[in-house]
Amino acid sequence: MARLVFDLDGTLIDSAPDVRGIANGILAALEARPLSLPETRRFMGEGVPTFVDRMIASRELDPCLKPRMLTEFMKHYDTAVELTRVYPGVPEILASLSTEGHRLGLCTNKPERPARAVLRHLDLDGAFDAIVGGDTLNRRKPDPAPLHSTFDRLGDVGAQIYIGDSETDAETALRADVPFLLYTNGYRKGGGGLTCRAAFSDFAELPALVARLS
Ligand SMILES: O=C(O)COP(=O)(O)O
Ligand SMILES: [Mg+2]
Repeated sequence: MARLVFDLDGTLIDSAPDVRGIANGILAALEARPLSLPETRRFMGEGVPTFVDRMIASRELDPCLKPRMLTEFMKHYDTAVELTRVYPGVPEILASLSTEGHRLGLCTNKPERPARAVLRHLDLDGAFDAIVGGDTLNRRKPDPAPLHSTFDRLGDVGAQIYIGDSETDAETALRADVPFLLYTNGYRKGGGGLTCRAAFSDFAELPALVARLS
């Protein structure tokens, strides 16, 4: 039995098309060039404030626009769920890991409300015993505090394993001193150069990796 904590965007789901829709609504109102999908995926991983910083830098916008852009972003984030998809095998594997007795948690830099909204939309809201979002604490990944807090909320039992897709996740795990499993079909394709205990490209491989570590 282990405590398994998952990242969300680029690990369990691809929400970039919905995030891109929000961003491009904001950019259109500012008469700025829209984001492509690969650009959107590249900008994601460190939460909304950093995403907006990257929008501003890449489109050479006035940094004073940031508070307005953040407000606008958050206004749409809870309902931007229609284009989001789960990665293949995710619902089945989460259900079977849970049936095996593992405790499942979610530690994402997506703010908690939109994270819960998209999980509800995908019928995955019951899959987790604990959910920590980018604004649940006053610190975000790669700060290890949100990951520690997610494990704490799962109770003080079993080995700890963190599963994610990005350099932010790898660094968070390193700083939290928790074994990291890297999903290589998320937003950092291949995941070259990232420190991890093991990497997997298909969720069907995850139960065996978990069994090895727990
Ligand atoms: O919202 C983001 O920027 C990333 O979220 P994640 O931590 O689930 O990858
Ligand atoms: Mg991610």
